[in-house]
Amino acid sequence: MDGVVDHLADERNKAQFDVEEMKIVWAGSRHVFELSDRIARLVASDPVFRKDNRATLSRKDLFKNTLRKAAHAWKRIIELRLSEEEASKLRFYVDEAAFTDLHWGMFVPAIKGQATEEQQQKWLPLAYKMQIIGCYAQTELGHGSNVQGLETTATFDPQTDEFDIHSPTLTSSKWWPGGLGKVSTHAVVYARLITDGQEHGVHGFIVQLRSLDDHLPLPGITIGDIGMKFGNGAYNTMDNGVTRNGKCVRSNVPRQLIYGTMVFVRQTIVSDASCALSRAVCIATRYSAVRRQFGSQNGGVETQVIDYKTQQNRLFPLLAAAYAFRFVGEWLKWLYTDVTQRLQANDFSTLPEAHACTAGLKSLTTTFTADAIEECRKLCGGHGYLCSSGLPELFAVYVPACTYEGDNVVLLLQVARFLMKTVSQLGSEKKPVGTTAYMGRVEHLMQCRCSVQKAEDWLNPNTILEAFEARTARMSVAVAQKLAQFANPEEGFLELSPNLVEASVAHCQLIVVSKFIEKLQQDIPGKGVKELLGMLCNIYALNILHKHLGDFLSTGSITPKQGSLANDQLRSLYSQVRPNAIALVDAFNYTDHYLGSVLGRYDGNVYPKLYEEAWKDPLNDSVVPDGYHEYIRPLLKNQLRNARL
Ligand SMILES: CCCCCCCCCCCCCCCCCCCCCC(=O)SCCNC(=O)CCNC(=O)[C@H](O)C(C)(C)COP(=O)(O)OP(=O)(O)OC[C@H]1O[C@@H](n2cnc3c(N)ncnc32)[C@H](O)[C@@H]1OP(=O)(O)O
Ligand SMILES: Cc1cc2nc3c(=O)[nH]c(=O)nc-3n(C[C@H](O)[C@H](O)[C@H](O)COP(=O)(O)OP(=O)(O)OC[C@H]3O[C@@H](n4cnc5c(N)ncnc54)[C@H](O)[C@@H]3O)c2cc1C
Repeated sequence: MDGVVDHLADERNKAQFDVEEMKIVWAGSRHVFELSDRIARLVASDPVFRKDNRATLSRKDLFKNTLRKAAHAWKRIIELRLSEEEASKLRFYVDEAAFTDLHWGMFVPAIKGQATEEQQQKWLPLAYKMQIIGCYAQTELGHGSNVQGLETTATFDPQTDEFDIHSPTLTSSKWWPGGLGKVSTHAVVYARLITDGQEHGVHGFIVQLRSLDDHLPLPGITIGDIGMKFGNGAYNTMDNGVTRNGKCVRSNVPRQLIYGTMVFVRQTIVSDASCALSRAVCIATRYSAVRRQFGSQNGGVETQVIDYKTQQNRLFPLLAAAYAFRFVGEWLKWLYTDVTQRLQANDFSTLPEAHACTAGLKSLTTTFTADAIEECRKLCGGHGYLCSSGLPELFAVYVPACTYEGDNVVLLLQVARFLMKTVSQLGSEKKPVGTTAYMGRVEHLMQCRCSVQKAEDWLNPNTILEAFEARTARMSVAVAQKLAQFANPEEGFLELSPNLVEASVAHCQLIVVSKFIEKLQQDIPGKGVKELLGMLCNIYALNILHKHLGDFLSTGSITPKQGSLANDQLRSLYSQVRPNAIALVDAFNYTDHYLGSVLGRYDGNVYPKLYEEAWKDPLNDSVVPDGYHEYIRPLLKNQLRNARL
């Protein structure tokens, strides 16, 4: 910031906590903080990684530019001998969806998690050196959510010792796989295995798609891109593919591991949610401190919009959620590592919980984040609608996270099955553990009364936790009782699916709240850091309580008076967070390059830069626009009647 005026300096001086220590908490450790900081600067200073022109490039130019960036990223990774951790940070700060995400994020994990030792030895060295490029081809034109409904077949031919991969219908074309359209040379293709005329369910097969010499599709394979997607730039940097037919290499997968790749990716998507959310919140918070409207007295300055209680009521719960998702993401990573180690030792006991947690939290965090990015756009008023705010593109890139890797409602229904199973086993030998341990106290939770009498009582973490546990337990038991009235349970499940989804959401919110509270029980150094995190935890929980008051009241978990006291407490928490707001978003340590937003600039110098950005638009290349002579001048001169348009 040498020689640059910091328009947010006053805001930064107000902070009541140690921002540098908060940066470490946000990053997860000092090591990760230093590594991220170094890689973020490396990316920001490299002109190849420029991204401010994405919205104005044609699809072809955009795509070619992405290929250039991916190749350059790989070159830098080799030249600088970056570790896996550093390389993945580099990908993060380059901030552009590309085929490499699917290669590293799904193709390699699918082989690691599902292929035999022999197959791994053959394919992994090639994939690690990027001598082959892979994608994950599961979804078809006709089926995405219903994996068991996939139509592509893999028929074993004992004569040739080969599998014949066949898409017999239009609807069995593989449709959506990222990287498939234009780049991938190989794919893990999911197909129904057939041997001796017998079907054995859906399995993954490694298929070569394109020649490694001239990139042409191999005989029998038709392949292309599925077309433009939502938003300019945005996810259009990615080639999402369609393909039909093919012969292939082989695979042999243990039944329980088929879904393993999805569990892994859902876990990474939860961590990613806190990144996208914090980025939008950082932009909206800084801009809200810069922007002033109304309230000027005697010719003095107007009110910063961040000082309006409505703005705080919309913004601070999002800020709190960014921190909440960060910590639940950390915990989920631990859970995933733990379940992976167990699976290697043939212990499948914790897989159902890992599946329910990754599915539910993926759904909860992505739905919230997509809505929150749009809310941040509105929090920035008209300027939020400009591409230079960074918010439209962030929304367009982010919003498919609600659909890919499992539609969010379909995933909540998986959580509901797990919850209903847990309720049905209450009272049996099998005690609920982990994230459902609270169900073990169901008798108490069904009749306990919330003890809150004054607003400050809501600051007690045990009070919050019990209210959330009572709400979830009562909702789950109520829907389980309704289910029991159906002669056919599957019919009941379909009929009651809206209630089941609501119970699942309550369960997932409880997990996030309880993991935030657990985080606060750790030793967290730094002046005021723990206090501020405590406030954010309370804001996250009490805001949910306020938004879902219907659940809490209808289950009798709290009284209307207690609901109103929670709201009073929320307002008071907003006032306490207010002076710390800018410092709390500074703790994300985002570079201006990564934020990609004029409104979110670190120095708050918004207006001159907005003005500068506007002049860069290609429309401003000429003063008189193209088309003037054909369409505007004749209009003005009333000559249109005879003109041929
Ligand atoms: C440049 C340099 C770089 C350097 C390096 C840099 C590195 C960079 C790295 C970058 C990284 C970027 C990250 C990637 C980016 C992502 C991008 C987005 C990609 C998006 C990809 C996709 O979009 S890819 C397709 C995903 N498509 C689904 O997601 C389908 C959903 N649909 C289902 O998932 C099933 O269809 C559904 C519904 C469960 C029903 O499954 P079903 O039909 O079998 O029926 P049931 O419900 O009966 O389930 C039967 C029993 O299986 C149990 N179970 C079910 N699932 C289970 C599971 N997962 N784990 C365990 N158990 C599971 C269940 O609990 C039952 O258990 P039980 O019998 O005991 O009750
Ligand atoms: C950007 C993007 C990238 C993708 N990348 C890949 C990839 O790399 N590889 C790959 O294989 N796939 C990929 N996909 C596909 C993705 O995984 C699927 O689109 C996703 O799993 C949802 O499936 P669907 O499209 O069949 O939705 P559908 O299931 O058809 O959903 C339509 C509607 O039906 C509802 N619905 C469906 N089933 C139920 C039910 N049982 N109960 C209640 N409601 C239900 C859903 O909630 C939704 O509202 C990608 C998709 C996108 C958007």
